[in-house]
Amino acid sequence: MIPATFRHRALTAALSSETRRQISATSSVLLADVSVEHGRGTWKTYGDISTYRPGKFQIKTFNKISPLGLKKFPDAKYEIREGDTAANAHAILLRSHKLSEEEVPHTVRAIARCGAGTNNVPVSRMTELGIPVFNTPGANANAVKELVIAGMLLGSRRIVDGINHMKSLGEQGLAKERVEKDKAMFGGREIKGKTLAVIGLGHIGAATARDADQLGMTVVGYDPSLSIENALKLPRGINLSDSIASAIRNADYISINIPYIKGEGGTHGIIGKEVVSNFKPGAVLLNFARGELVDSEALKEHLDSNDGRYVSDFPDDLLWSHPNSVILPHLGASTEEAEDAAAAMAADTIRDYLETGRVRNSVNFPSTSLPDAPEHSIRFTVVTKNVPGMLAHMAEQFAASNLNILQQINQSRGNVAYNVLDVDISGHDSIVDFKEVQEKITMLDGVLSSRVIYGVPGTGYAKNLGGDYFV
Ligand SMILES: NC(=O)c1ccc[n+]([C@@H]2O[C@H](COP(=O)([O-])OP(=O)(O)OC[C@H]3O[C@@H](n4cnc5c(N)ncnc54)[C@H](O)[C@@H]3O)[C@@H](O)[C@H]2O)c1
Ligand SMILES: O=C(O)[C@H](O)COP(=O)(O)O
Repeated sequence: MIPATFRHRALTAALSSETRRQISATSSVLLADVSVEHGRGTWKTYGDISTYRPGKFQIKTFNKISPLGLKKFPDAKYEIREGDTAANAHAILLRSHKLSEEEVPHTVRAIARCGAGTNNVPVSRMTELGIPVFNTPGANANAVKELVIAGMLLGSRRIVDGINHMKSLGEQGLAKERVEKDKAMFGGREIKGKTLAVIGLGHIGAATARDADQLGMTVVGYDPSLSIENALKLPRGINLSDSIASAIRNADYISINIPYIKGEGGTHGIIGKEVVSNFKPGAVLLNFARGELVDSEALKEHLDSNDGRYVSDFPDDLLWSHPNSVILPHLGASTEEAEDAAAAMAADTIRDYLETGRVRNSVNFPSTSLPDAPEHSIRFTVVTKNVPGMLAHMAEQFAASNLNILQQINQSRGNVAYNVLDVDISGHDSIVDFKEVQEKITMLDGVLSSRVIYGVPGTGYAKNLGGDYFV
């Protein structure tokens, strides 16, 4: 149930003189002819006004986001606030924080994950609410690939055990005396000439396959949806398999680099009993993807009975202390370079969406872009359910207000459709009341939200919350 205070709140609210001044400062497009009243009027309905400066987009952050990425948001148009201190967020920027629906106020237009995996974001629910979720494909892949290569070495030589042993000897004053004698306890093997199976040949998997080939390994890969872009990165000698079972059969090392997807047809426990029972004795599993991909009990059996190894940057209650595991903190993407690149890409994506309506790198919305809005036009974006007739209904509303659509694009993905429409505002001798057209369009059955990208940053957003109008 939507609180009554949310309904029709700002429609009748006149803009303050300060906001009008800001509109004039930010846009010179035919203000004399056009009235766009998208001030929110009563700020207290959305949150504490003291946490928001009207006229700016507010970005709510979770986790430590690289300052280089945050610098992409110019102070003149954006303010950045951490977690709970952001009461009127227009967009959310996060890393691994497990986001709940309650942390996404009605004002939020978009969410960007500075990283690859979006399993910490309730993506399906966000789609129902008409909110695009973005990620940063490839931005941290090199960092993860380097740790996978390091992981193969950690799984081949008893490096961690050796370090711990030397520390303990050092504390007893025995390091020098035992350094040669004790090395026999920590012997290992080389990776050159061994076989690596890479499950998932995306940004990380393809780069891992290429570097492993350079290190003299035989590489086998499995990815049922290999993209052309990633196929071009693969080493010539790679052997592509048609199943995980056949890829791992002769592998000494297995690296999983696939997304974690819950539910039917997903990847939960994909490295399960059946797969693990076909591992070669002594096979090393590298998991720098997600802990939930692996059936811990099945893997424990492999580690117990076959001298296999597990190297991962995800905690596991059953495996973290196993003598044959090396479990690190979630460090795959924790390099300066990866943090900068992911935050910068996420910031660019959010800015593009908020300022122009363009959609790229979204995991739930269709990629969409129109050329710049023509002169004397105003851009509408409308998120709808992917059902027949929506375009026609919208066009009717524009026509009823004598507004000509200069250019438009309609894209759909799954249950959602996204529309960008540039509407001619020249040649109108009377004031065109965009807020009324926006309300009519937003309240059409099947519309989720709409924006008029014009004027003061942070304004012009409306939602249809199950029949209640929210602006
Ligand atoms: N440890 C870390 O810090 C860290 C950092 C980045 C990414 N990750 C994890 O690694 C995953 C992969 O990252 P990426 O950047 O390579 O993503 P990506 O989207 O570029 O690649 C994923 C690949 O997996 C393939 N795939 C999906 N399901 C598969 C299946 N069942 N079997 C085989 N292949 C399958 C896809 O077709 C795609 O090519 C992410 O989803 C994330 O969970 C972890
Ligand atoms: O999916 C990812 O990109 C990684 O798991 C990185 O997570 P992080 O941003 O929390 O380091």
